[in-house]
Amino acid sequence: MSNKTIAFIGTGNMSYAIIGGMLKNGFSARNIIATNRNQEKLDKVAQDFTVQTTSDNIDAIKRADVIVLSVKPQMMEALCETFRLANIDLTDKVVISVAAGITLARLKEMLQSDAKLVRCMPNTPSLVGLGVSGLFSQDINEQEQRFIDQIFSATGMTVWLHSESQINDIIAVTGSSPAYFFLFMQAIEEKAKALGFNEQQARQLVQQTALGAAQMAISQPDISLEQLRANVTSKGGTTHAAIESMKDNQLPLTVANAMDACIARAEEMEKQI
Ligand SMILES: NC(=O)C1=CN([C@@H]2O[C@H](COP(=O)(O)OP(=O)(O)OC[C@H]3O[C@@H](n4cnc5c(N)ncnc54)[C@H](O)[C@@H]3O)[C@@H](O)[C@H]2O)C=CC1
Ligand SMILES: O=C(O)[C@@H]1CCC=N1
Repeated sequence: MSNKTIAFIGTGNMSYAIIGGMLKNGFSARNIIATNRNQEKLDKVAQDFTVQTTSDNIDAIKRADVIVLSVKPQMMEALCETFRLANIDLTDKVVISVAAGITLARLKEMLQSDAKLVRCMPNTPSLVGLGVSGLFSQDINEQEQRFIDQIFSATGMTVWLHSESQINDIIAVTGSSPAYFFLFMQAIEEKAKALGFNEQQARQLVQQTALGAAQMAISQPDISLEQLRANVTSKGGTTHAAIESMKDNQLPLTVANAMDACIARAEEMEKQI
């Protein structure tokens, strides 16, 4: 793995997950700097990983070859202003933003610099090496692309997108979607508890079934999801009754509408931030 230094600026949920994935998959803690202005959060990162930690963003950036900006979108402008005030030269650095709703053009404006910019849309399963990261850039060369791909491949699957607008689409498909799955699992868990399973059983039953279903889909790529579902569904049986109830309640449409809402919000944020 290269000796380049990677600085995560604003190490919250998302960067924590990326760092966790990187460390499990060949990156050296020595080459990673994590910052947070919140000391408690920084202490947790230092406790869980052996990466360098600091609350000094400017120092971290000066020492880094690759910078991952992972503050909330609404905080990005204020963060970039501190770089401008410190007169940081970003010319030879690659700056990756994982923020939803901030275009590369807007980020360039915020940074007022010729840094090479990349947009990345990761997801939190990166923590366990099962993430998906959508990536887009028009600034980087092949070698830089290979290195960035190595970073995010260490956390799971990477997909290089051919247009920036696809970042908003992939937010709906993979960036936000772990939350859809958690909501679905939570609904099953709640009902299992209502049926009398204790808390631990309910949690274990739902997570084992979700894992089993995902693993079946992965291990049988030639079988469509529809067929996998049909294989559980006996004619006139129990699953049929459950699936028909979900269809009557417009579950597929509900999901499609939710994904449209996700994309619309990303587009709205692009106008607001
Ligand atoms: N959480 C997720 O599943 C995903 C999040 N993202 C993007 O990742 C970014 C971060 O999201 P989360 O990690 O969920 O948020 P978070 O709130 O958990 O993490 C952001 C961290 O930045 C710190 N921070 C804020 N301003 C700072 C500053 N000036 N200097 C140093 N640290 C500062 C905060 O204390 C906080 O801990 C967002 O832009 C979001 O759009 C992208 C994909 C998935
Ligand atoms: O909810 C959000 O805005 C971020 C982006 C994708 C996942 N979390």
